[in-house]
Amino acid sequence: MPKTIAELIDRLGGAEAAARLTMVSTEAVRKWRSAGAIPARHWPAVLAATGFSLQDLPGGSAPDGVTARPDAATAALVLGDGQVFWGKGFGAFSAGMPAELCFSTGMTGYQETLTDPSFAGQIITFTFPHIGNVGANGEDIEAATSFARGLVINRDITAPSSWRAAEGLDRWCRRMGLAGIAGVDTRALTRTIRDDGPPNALIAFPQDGQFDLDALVARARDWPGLAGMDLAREVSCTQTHEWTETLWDRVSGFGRQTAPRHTVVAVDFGAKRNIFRSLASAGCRVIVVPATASAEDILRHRPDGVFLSNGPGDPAATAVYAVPAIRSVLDAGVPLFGICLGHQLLAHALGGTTYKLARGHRGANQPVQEIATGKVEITSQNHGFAVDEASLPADVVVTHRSLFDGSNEGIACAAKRCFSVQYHPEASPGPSDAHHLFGRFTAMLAKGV
Ligand SMILES: NC(=O)CC[C@H](N)C(=O)O
Repeated sequence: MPKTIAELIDRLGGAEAAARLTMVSTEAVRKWRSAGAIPARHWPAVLAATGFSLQDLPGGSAPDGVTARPDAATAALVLGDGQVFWGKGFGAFSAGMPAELCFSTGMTGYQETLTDPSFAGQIITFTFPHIGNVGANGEDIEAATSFARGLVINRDITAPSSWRAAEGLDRWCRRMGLAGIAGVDTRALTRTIRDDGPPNALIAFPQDGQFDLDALVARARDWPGLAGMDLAREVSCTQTHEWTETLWDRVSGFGRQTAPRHTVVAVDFGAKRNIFRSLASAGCRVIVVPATASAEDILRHRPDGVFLSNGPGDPAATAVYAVPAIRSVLDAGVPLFGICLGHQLLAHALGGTTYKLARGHRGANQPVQEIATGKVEITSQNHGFAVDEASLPADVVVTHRSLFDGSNEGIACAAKRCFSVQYHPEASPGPSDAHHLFGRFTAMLAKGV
């Protein structure tokens, strides 16, 4: 088999192949041309870009492990640029739902990650190789269902080993309608995502075992991507309701809020349950309203404070309807706290903008520094967009930054009685370093400052 583009050109007949390659000037082909050896998974894309098919190769055979589907493979992770990763399917069968492929570095809490509604429109690659070993239960969930479009893992799922396991991850994924693929080189995949940005991808796990790779590549490639997509509206609750469940503990499980000291209206853009539990445990009566709630819908509950939740998609798209409501809440002088998408929406409401990060932050081990104190917290994160600090007006203070890439992680505006963070103080999964922020919010409500 040829190993380099030069060798390929040679074997395909020199000048003609060289001419075709020269005409293809995509970023990807430039990269392949400068690369020494061509990794096997790039071959279909290289050939497609040059206008040849695998049959044009000498002997008409594919490089090992490329189109030749390994016997044991029952699923394929197909990237929009033509890369194909074969593996073993689990969970729900899928014809292939296009999505953004991202990776999460969390070592524990895969069930909470998979049910975080902020993953809507995304396939999650777990960098930790052993996923599924503690099974699944009915408590470690952040929403009733999963809005993710699949998961990619390295090792086969083993039999669950935990006293809390009610079933295996495979069966739970099937019930959630989640397609999974195991046996993928997740280190190579993660490097691809890290170096080139999050690609379009899909997981094909066909019930009939038939793969039309060309059609799958085209479907992944033609997906428009998350930029400009308002997904909060799709995952939000549709009815206003009260939330009373408090945080879990090992002895008594979840509790109930019975004696609230403050009333908080929480706007649900795709909220994780542990945020509401944290607010309830901090002494709040939590009234949850849909993402599209107007200022009137929010203020008629006479809240002591307003909370803006996390959520999926592009904050700029959700801002179109969320910002007018947030501005009216700020103008009414009601204290406001936002997390993740809520942080990004607050920034928009204050006059700022957001942009898509080249590398998203996903996992439970993200260091964040509080600028005023220099204090560092290890935080749980899941975001692909960020607040553009240069866009913020003068009365907005930057309070936190990422120690990974220096991007914004928190803002506050004293005059408007609001603050927000890009990370997840409710953890779930992750460390509880930042949990004190719920106390900061209720202190604001108590003092009326
Ligand atoms: N967890 C979140 O709220 C994510 C916010 C937004 N969808 C982003 O990707 O940046």
